[in-house]
Amino acid sequence: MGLPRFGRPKGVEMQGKLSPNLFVANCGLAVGLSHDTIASVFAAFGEVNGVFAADESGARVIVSYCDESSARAALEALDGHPCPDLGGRTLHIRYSVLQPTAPDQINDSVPVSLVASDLNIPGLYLLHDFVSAKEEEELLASIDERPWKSLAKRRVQHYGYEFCYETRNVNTRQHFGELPSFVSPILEKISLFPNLDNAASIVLDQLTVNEYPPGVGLSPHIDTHSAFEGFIFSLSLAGPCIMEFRRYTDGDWLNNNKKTQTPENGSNFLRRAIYLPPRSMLLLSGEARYAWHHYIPHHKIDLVKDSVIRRGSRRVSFTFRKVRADPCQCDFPQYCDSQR
Ligand SMILES: O=C(O)CCC(=O)C(=O)O
Ligand SMILES: [Fe+2]
Repeated sequence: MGLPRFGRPKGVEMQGKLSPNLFVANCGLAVGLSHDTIASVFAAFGEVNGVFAADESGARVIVSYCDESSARAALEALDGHPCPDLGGRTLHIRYSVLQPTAPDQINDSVPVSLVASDLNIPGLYLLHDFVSAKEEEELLASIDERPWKSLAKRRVQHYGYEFCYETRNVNTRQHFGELPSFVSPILEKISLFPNLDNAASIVLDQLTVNEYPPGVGLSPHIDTHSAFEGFIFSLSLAGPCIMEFRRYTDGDWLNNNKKTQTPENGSNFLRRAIYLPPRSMLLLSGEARYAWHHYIPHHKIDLVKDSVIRRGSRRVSFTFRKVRADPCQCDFPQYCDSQR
């Protein structure tokens, strides 16, 4: 979603200055208020040019008036008071400043597809409704009665082998045993996965369960080639998200996992994005697995085909992989740590 070029006012910066633009906190799509509703309330004080998301929180907006006197009247009337027409929410309003466009705000959105074939990334597949609502409930209940490990922003569970986030690899000498029986029906369905001639022969032996709170995503990365084989299956449960794919033109395995979350390099990568609804199964194989970074933007809301989709109270993913025994011999040496 493109952000407007209005900033949050900083202290003295705005002292004594008026502006036709207001920065309004505690207001926006993530708290159930559409931009049309907000515009209609603020229109009581003058002609509104537009209402924009102030940032990716979904809870802060910029209300832009045609003139400064309208902004002043709205600020004086609405700041710090519960607003009955906006669900009784207390708004926190400041003047906003227009900022020069930062290079990383240019083209910060990418259209989100609903089907994998639209992305044109070889080896990428998405199956909707891979599990039923009942199976989803049972899987969530099973992991909720097992211990979580807390990372900085999300929680994880590892089965089969521990995944080490420092090295982005697995310790193959430390095997925890078989994958738990509650995922057996999923492994059974994976063995019947369409588009894969040899799906039945893939023995997946590592499972990472990720639990993301709303607004938490995952930095762009390629799963380490030397750690895992060529098929990565990821089941989405509980809440939706979007996943962005980036093919960097300066592929370099050393830097594969050091890409920043904003496209500050602008034009040096291709971008595609797909919507992952709950109960869908994503398969990364071939080029999609070996050459494209995958990334979950840190958004509370996503824009999917002109609809605003709010991330649920949590998203849980089950990522199934096979730990690699021999060096990777993929066709993408520029992204491959085994071939350097
Ligand atoms: O949450 C997901 O769907 C993806 C997880 C992932 O990419 C990973 O664990 O490497
Ligand atoms: Fe990954």
